[in-house]
Amino acid sequence: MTSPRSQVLLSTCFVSSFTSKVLTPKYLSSTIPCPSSARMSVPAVTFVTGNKNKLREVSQILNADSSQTPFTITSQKVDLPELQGDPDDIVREKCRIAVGERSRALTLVEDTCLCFNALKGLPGPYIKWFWDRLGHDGLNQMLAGFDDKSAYALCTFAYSSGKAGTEPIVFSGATEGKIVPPRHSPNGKAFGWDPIFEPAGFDQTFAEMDKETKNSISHRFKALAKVREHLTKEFSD
Ligand SMILES: O=c1nc[nH]c2c1ncn2[C@H]1C[C@H](O)[C@@H](COP(=O)(O)OP(=O)(O)OP(=O)(O)O)O1
Ligand SMILES: [Mg+2]
Repeated sequence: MTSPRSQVLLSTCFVSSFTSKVLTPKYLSSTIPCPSSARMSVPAVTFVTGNKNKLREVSQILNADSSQTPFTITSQKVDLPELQGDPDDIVREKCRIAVGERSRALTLVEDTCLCFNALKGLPGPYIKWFWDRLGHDGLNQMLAGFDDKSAYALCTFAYSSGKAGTEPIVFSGATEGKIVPPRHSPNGKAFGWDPIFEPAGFDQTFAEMDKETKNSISHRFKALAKVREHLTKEFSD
């Protein structure tokens, strides 16, 4: 039986980043079952995001290995700004803001970059706007004048215990690959720029591979492994 102290209860906070209005907190459905003993005995770490696909992947990654710590996922709508600068600074500031919104609760946030080597790392943290405005074809065209189509996906989490005077702790994971003309599996809607990112060593884009494969090699998976290790230690001490 798993010791309650080694269990971490993770809830997620659903943030609308598409409006400037702060939305009324609203808990959505709990998607991952968790033993009731764990619910009562462990602190809740709230993952704050406005992106349903991130939320789904985080949930799938954390629950993929049943021998690992059990997690419960719930969601809540709040609002957070899009920030600019260095990825670590962005995610730290995002975390400080989220902690403020959450009345100093245990808080986890994430920021994702897509970095083109030919463009010295850009669009990087600005990929959201580039993808939104230019789409998959426009992102490909940005590299039309370069032989180097290599890129990397970077995921950076920041975690805060919410205690006054503490700084968020940052965990990063990157997956190398290249930018290709869009290809996705016929089933369902692809997540963001997945159709144009082909990870190194694979002949499929993120959007063509099954979710288990993406979730075992992705930038998010690598960063989340570090988050999980940290939280497991923090709550078992
Ligand atoms: O694995 C991914 N595969 C494909 N696309 C992805 C992935 N992960 C994030 N994305 C997209 C979402 C957003 O267009 C941009 C990151 O922006 P980013 O600010 O981190 O995300 P967001 O604003 O959607 O959610 P959040 O509220 O957590 O900030 O890249
Ligand atoms: Mg964002």
